[in-house]
This record gives sequence, structure tokens and C-alpha cells, in this order.
Amino acid sequence: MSAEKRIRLGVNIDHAATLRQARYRGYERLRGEMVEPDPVALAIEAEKAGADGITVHPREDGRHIQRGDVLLLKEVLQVPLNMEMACTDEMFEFAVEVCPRTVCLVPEKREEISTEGGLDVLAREAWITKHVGLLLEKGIRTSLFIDPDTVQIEAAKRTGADYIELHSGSFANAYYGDEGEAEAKRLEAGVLMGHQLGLIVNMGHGINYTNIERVRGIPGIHEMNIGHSIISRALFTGIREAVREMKHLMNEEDLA
Ligand SMILES: CC(=O)[C@@H](O)[C@H](O)COP(=O)(O)O
Ligand SMILES: NCC(=O)COP(=O)(O)O
Repeated sequence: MSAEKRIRLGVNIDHAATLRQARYRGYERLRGEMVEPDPVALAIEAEKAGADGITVHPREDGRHIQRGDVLLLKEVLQVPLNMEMACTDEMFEFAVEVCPRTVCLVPEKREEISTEGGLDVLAREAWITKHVGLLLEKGIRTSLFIDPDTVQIEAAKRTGADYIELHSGSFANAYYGDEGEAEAKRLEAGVLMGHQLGLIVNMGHGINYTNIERVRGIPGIHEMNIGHSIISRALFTGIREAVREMKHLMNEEDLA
């Protein structure tokens, strides 16, 4: 695949933090203790293996990645940090403190295990538009994590955000069923529409080493953010191999 068409791989390391917090509930790096697994050390390994970026989602309730992790990541990473966050004033303040390359605005529900649907941009359009501008003043670009729906993509454009990340969870859930192809086509149409509107289009959620074969060929995907599947595979292969394998697979390249 030619360099300009290569899909960038953003590795979401939250799931390592989820494992850590399962044992060390309430742990926050700022206390200075060292417990495992360390998501920051994992991110550095992922970077060494070729990750083009690292994604984290500090939740308002702090149940997965911790704020101290995010601040440290910003210090030690060479590759861009993408920080997902809920549309709240408190998270905005934290984003300004961290100053990641990009912020990706996501919906957040206390009761969900992971992010279930895309952001309803129309419902939060005024807040989002204002904060896209405020983040840009601080040199932070904004992405909006949305379902591949026409009205949401149009609304995303109106907010002034540079990026959208199309939520591929419905596709991933439907992959083995009758609706898999229809969901893939929805993503395809969403990427195309985003492009036509001049947005940079990313994709993420539920992408794995199997279903990647259906979405990797969609023209114009800038970056895929992949977490759960890579961290799961890393338990068997180590993170470097898991990243290397996904990076080659998503770009249809042979492993050297
Ligand atoms: C926005 C998204 O799809 C994922 O990044 C997800 O939110 C990861 O974080 P959690 O595991 O805390 O849900
Ligand atoms: N925004 C999606 C993401 O970062 C990773 O989602 P998943 O691969 O952990 O489902």
C-alpha cells in the first residue's frame, strides 16, 4: 500500500488500565506506587512496535485509565496522544492541562461497560462548537466519535471539528450476522461523506484481527483506533508483536 494511503494505527491502551484497576481499585499513579500492568510502559512498547498514536479515555468516574497516567503519557510519548473525553467542563479543563494532539469527544454513560453509541452532536451542538474553538486556541484539534449517520456527520462539520471518528461498534457486532455487510456499507458511506465535507475520517471500536479484512479497504480512512483486540492478543504474543501484526494486517502488508 502506498504511503499516502496507509491507515495509521492508534493503539488504545485503556484496557491495560482496566485490568490494573480490577485489582487495584482506586489506584491513581499520582500516589507514586508502582502496580501492574502499567499502561504507560505498555504504550511505550506499542510505540516502539510502530503504533502511530496512543489513545486513552479518562472517564469522569476514573474507573479505567487515570489522570496521572494521561499526564505522564503526554510527557513520555513521541507519537501523538489522542484523548477521548466526555463533553463536560471538567474534562475540558483536564484536556487543556494535558494538551494532547487531539481530543475525541465521546458520549459517556456510568452504567456502560464501554462506549455504546456515537455522540449525539445535534443534542450538544452549542457546547461542542464552543469547545472545539476553545481547544483549537490551545493548539488541540478535535475529533467527534459519531455513528456513521448523515445528520451527525453534517452536524460534526458545522461544529468546526477537524476530525470525525466513525463508531464501528455496530459493524463489529454484526460482522458474523446478516447485517454485517450492511453495516460495513454504512461505514463506507460515512467515510465518503466525511471526505466530501472536508473532514479527516478515523474509525474505531470493536475492530479486531478478523473483521479488519472488511473495513481496511474502505478508501480514505486516516486512522483506526484499536484497543481491546490488541491488548487481548498481547496477552499471548506480547504487545510489540500484537501491534506489528495489526499494523501490517490493516494495511494488507506481509509481516517481514
Ligand atoms: C470511545 C471508545 O469507543 C473507546 O475508546 C472506549 O471508550 C474505551 O474506553 P472504555 O474502555 O473506558 O470504554
Ligand atoms: N475509539 C475506539 C477505540 O479507541 C478503541 O476501541 P476498542 O478497540 O477498544 O473497541
